[in-house]
Amino acid sequence: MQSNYSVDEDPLSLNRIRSVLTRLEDTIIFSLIERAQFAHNPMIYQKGAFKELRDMGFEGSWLEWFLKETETFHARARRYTSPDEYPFTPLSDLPSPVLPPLVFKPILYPNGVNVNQSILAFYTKAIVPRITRQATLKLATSKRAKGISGADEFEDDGNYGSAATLDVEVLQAISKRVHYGKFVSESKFRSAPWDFIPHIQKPNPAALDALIVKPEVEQRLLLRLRKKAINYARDTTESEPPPSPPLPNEANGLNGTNGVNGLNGKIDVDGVVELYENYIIPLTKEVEVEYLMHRLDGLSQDEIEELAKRQ
Ligand SMILES: C=C(O[C@@H]1C=C(C(=O)O)C=C[C@H]1O)C(=O)O
Repeated sequence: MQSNYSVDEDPLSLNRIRSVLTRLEDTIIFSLIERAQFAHNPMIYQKGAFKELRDMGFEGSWLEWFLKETETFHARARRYTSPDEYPFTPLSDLPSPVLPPLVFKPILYPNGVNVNQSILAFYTKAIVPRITRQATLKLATSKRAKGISGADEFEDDGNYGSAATLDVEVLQAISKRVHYGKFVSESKFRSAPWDFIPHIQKPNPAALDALIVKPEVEQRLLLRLRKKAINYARDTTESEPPPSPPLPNEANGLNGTNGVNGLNGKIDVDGVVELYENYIIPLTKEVEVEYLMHRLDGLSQDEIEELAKRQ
């Protein structure tokens, strides 16, 4: 995934940052559509489930192994040296790049905010079962037709490599999107440091959250996301135009469906909207607040007062 860090325009323009977040919606939706073609395959998320990995001395899950192997190669190719991409594998377990490091103009305040373990948890436990439900049920039906019954019917189509490859793509896109919250926070902080400084000096996360939250931006995003999911997942051969998404004041609101269980061709539209509403947006805001909580770390009182005076 191309870093957006080396940009010519102002990297802290809120409009530019929001356009990156908007573009990442497309990446995330298309990656979820691809993953949804395969069954749940729960075995690939269970630590120690593969003897072959244990025999190699790896005790994690198939997916964690995939992440480690993928990120090891990407680290050698000089990924994870810009402050807008964070590996799921601890940096200490990754090799140095084969190329000399790129020099980036420091934009974010030095910080250690990383929520990738939360992203991995909610993705594997809540998102994958939901978005693969159609493929999983279709698989069970076809297995029963071949006389397979009981536990062997369900959830596993054996496509462990394809499923994990697509999981890595989704996880990297969600991680980038959520951690972009740091750029949002730096942009908002620089535009009005005097609003934030008192709630950092006397830690008040709730007050910082109230300063960064923009409900109208979130509502617009969720409506746009629903339209995208409906349209991106449509089979272009369909003759009927896609149903328009429900407006916020309509009975079924943002969680309305556009067909049975909010399914639309290749993706669970409601599942995509709820991924953002219940996980991605809340976690992005947590990153924004956590980044701000440490924005003054290491600064003297004089430096802080100088910051507060900035117009
Ligand atoms: C990202 C921003 O900050 C917050 C988080 C948002 C999100 O995760 O989509 C949207 C609006 C704000 O509540 C922003 O202001 O654009």
